[in-house]
Amino acid sequence: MTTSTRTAARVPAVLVLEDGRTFRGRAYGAVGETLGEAVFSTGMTGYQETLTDPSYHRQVVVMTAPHIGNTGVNDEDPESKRIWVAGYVVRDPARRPSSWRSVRTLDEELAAQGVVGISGVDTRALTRHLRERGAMRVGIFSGDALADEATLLARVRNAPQMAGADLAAEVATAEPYTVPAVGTKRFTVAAVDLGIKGMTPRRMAERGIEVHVLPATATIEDVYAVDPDGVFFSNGPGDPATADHPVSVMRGVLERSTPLFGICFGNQVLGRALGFGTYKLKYGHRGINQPVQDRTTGKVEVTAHNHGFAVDAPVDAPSDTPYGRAEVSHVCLNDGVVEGLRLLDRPAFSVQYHPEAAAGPHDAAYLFDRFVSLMEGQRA
Ligand SMILES: NC(=O)CC[C@H](N)C(=O)O
Repeated sequence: MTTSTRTAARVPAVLVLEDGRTFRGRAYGAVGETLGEAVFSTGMTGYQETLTDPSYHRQVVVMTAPHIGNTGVNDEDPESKRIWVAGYVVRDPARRPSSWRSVRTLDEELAAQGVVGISGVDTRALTRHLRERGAMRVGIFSGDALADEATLLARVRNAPQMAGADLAAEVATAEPYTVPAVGTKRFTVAAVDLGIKGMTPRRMAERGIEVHVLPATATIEDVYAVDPDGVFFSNGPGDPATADHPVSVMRGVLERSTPLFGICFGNQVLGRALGFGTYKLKYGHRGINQPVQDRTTGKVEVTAHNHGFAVDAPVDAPSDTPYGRAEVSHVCLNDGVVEGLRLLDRPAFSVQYHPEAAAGPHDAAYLFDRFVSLMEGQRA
């Protein structure tokens, strides 16, 4: 929906929320129009990893950190082949980036990829608004896309909602590919790509795992065709209530008791496979500074998050499910939201946050070792 890809720092732009609140600023990145769900991220660093996380597909991301673009853009940090955010909202973009790794400015990169953004916005006021009213649809308009407010508001109110959106297949790989193990190969994992971030197979490969990344449409036969020691379900965009196909594949994996690990969307798919519901959070968790407690060890970890939905499961006692007892293994210390699930009678677990840590703290890297332990246990 972009009308131009030239950078235009002095072009006026307007951000219109579906409840009618508007913010004026200047175009950042591409000039034109974009629509999506307005969400905010509290990450102080790692904007390249945020922009290229496929889970942000159809979301307009508001950065609470005021200075964005300071380290420019490099070719090493993206988590996928393109920017996935639908739009980008910043307060005070760097006029001159500074980093030995930088090869372009962020403004140029957004423009080259046709991503419409806005700068000069009071992102604290906007974030407080979203925190009080909840995530909602939004549009950013500049250049030829500018029109009277009633017209723009109607455009925003016609945009699709995130609740009910089935998006994994839009971002996942069309063809299977393999990420080789680093050093000696110890295990084979089938990774169902629902919007996988590049760092996830790398974290597995570092542990001697050969990762076969499969499209979101992979069947249970496709999964077992790679003769996996373990099966992984990735993060991804959209509403987990629509993920009927991955849920049925996961049930097939649980029936066979193959070691299973899920991240984010993968955690929601496990929740559904066990019979729990999922629901939309008021404004979600996004950023790299979210405190989570591992209830199996009592330890607190600071973690990277990007989720707008959550699993509805009882926290205080294990639940009986068709696959044996399941417990809530992790909770968010800010609001008590379920952040992890673990089966007590089968080798399966998942977390709602991002142990691959891109960008983000490495506190949760032990979860990849837990997955390896499950696979070792199955061989013993
Ligand atoms: N990062 C993810 O996997 C996000 C999962 C889901 N789309 C959510 O917003 O909750």
